[in-house]
Amino acid sequence: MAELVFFSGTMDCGKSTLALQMHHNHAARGRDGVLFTRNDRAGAATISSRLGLVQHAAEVGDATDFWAEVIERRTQGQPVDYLIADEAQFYTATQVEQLARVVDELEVDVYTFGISTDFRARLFPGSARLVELADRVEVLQVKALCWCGARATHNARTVDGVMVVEGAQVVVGDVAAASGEVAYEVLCRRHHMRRMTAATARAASPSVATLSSAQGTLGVGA
Ligand SMILES: Nc1ncnc2c1ncn2[C@@H]1O[C@H](COP(=O)(O)OP(=O)(O)O)[C@@H](O)[C@H]1O
Ligand SMILES: Cc1cn([C@H]2C[C@H](O)[C@@H](COP(=O)(O)O)O2)c(=O)[nH]c1=O
Repeated sequence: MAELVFFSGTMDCGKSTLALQMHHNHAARGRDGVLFTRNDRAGAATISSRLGLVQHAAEVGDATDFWAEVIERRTQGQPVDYLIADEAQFYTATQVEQLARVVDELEVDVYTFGISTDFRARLFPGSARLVELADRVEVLQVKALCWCGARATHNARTVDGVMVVEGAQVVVGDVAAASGEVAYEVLCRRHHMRRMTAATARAASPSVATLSSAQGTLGVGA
């Protein structure tokens, strides 16, 4: 039976890498898939992994109708066994419902990948609908780490190096942006709620320059 799976985690935890690996493994066994993405950091119509993999994908826009996308391909004689849907947090709730219908009525496996919550720790509309509708929500095995060493579960946004909690929900960016830009940092919940980034922690306690010194000075979960 086909399934709708939501692979979720913080930024920089390996979602796009896994998306491309899954595509590779399914394609290697003769299955036909279609790749989708929306607002990838590397540019339109691209799925990019920080490990260096880059692959062309169909760019999702507000007008994209996943049901129509699959029907059209099949009508043209192109088999569609599965969809890979990256940056799924940016999809609309209606698009996620289309994906669920593609699974249930067309027997197409749909593997979606995305962050659940934004920089304010609020669900994105696409992620909320995926949590509600997916057959399974899978948390990635590789842990992204907070500066304190605990598992990172939340995404912080910084502007000019300072953590912010107001602004547009969607600002495409990276965890390694240059200073002066909008950037992101993954944190554990405790430090997200305290608005304590690596830079803030270093300023408060200059000896906390590294993860091991953080563990020694403050203790994990300080
Ligand atoms: N130079 C590197 N060497 C080894 N692994 C790396 C390197 N750079 C990034 N990674 C791995 O890639 C992961 C990010 O993968 P990516 O697919 O881009 O994440 P996501 O799509 O979740 O933002 C990191 O968590 C890390 O495990
Ligand atoms: C937290 C947060 C993130 N984004 C953007 C930043 C990146 O472009 C993507 C996440 O990409 P990744 O492959 O998971 O690293 O989402 C945003 O627009 N708003 C946010 O609050």
